[in-house]
Amino acid sequence: MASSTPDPRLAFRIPSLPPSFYYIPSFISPEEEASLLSKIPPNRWTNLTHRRLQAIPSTLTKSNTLLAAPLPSYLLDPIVTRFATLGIFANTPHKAPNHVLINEYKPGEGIMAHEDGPAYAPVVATVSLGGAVMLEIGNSTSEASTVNPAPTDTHRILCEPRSLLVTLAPAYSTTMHCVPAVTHDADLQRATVANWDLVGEAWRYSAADDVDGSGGSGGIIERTTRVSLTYRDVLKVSNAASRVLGLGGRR
Ligand SMILES: O=C(O)CCC(=O)C(=O)O
Ligand SMILES: [Fe+2]
Repeated sequence: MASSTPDPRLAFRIPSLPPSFYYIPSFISPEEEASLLSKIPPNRWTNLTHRRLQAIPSTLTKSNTLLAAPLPSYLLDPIVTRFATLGIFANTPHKAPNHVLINEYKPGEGIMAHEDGPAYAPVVATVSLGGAVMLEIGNSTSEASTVNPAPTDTHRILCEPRSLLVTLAPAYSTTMHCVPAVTHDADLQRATVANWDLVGEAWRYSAADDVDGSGGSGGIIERTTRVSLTYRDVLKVSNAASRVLGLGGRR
């Protein structure tokens, strides 16, 4: 089974993390980013305490079932087309994402530590738009990390605008993740950012003496509004809605 052709995704693996996290900077262009942001419907947000969100095509049912409906074209091209080229969802049941969660975080907002759970195949692909944030990950099964996170169990991933972060099994089910609800992320440097060597524009965030004295923000992200697109493959899909509409659901 061994192949002499290296998996191209390995070039993007975050080496200091447990398998399997991949970070790809500049996954989309600034023009594609602006176009995506302009197409997110302004009237479909659900407001939560520390962020707002849209579930596309819809929220899952209580039994974690997705009512079959296509993703809108603005969420398919170019992103899902590129996922296919990279084979990101090649091994999931539907071979493609069928669900996108759009989260918007203003400065001071975030998402509490959580696992993505059993509704989805263990592949998460998140495209960041707008501002940068630090995503924190920690072990999910250890009581120490869920109840009282130990700093040694926590890693930070810098998510730049236009980047893609992919989480695959086994990390999917062994780690929790959160975006801290802060106005600034601090202390960005190679030693504290797991994907530092994969970051496209690390100089933006460096302490000045880390980048030959020019351009760095002093190791700080000053948060601006960030929108993330989280693509997943929901395992259970019901075609009941299309049957009701006489559109010939197949099962
Ligand atoms: O905004 C992010 O990068 C994380 C979103 C997330 O964890 C989720 O939608 O489950
Ligand atoms: Fe999540």
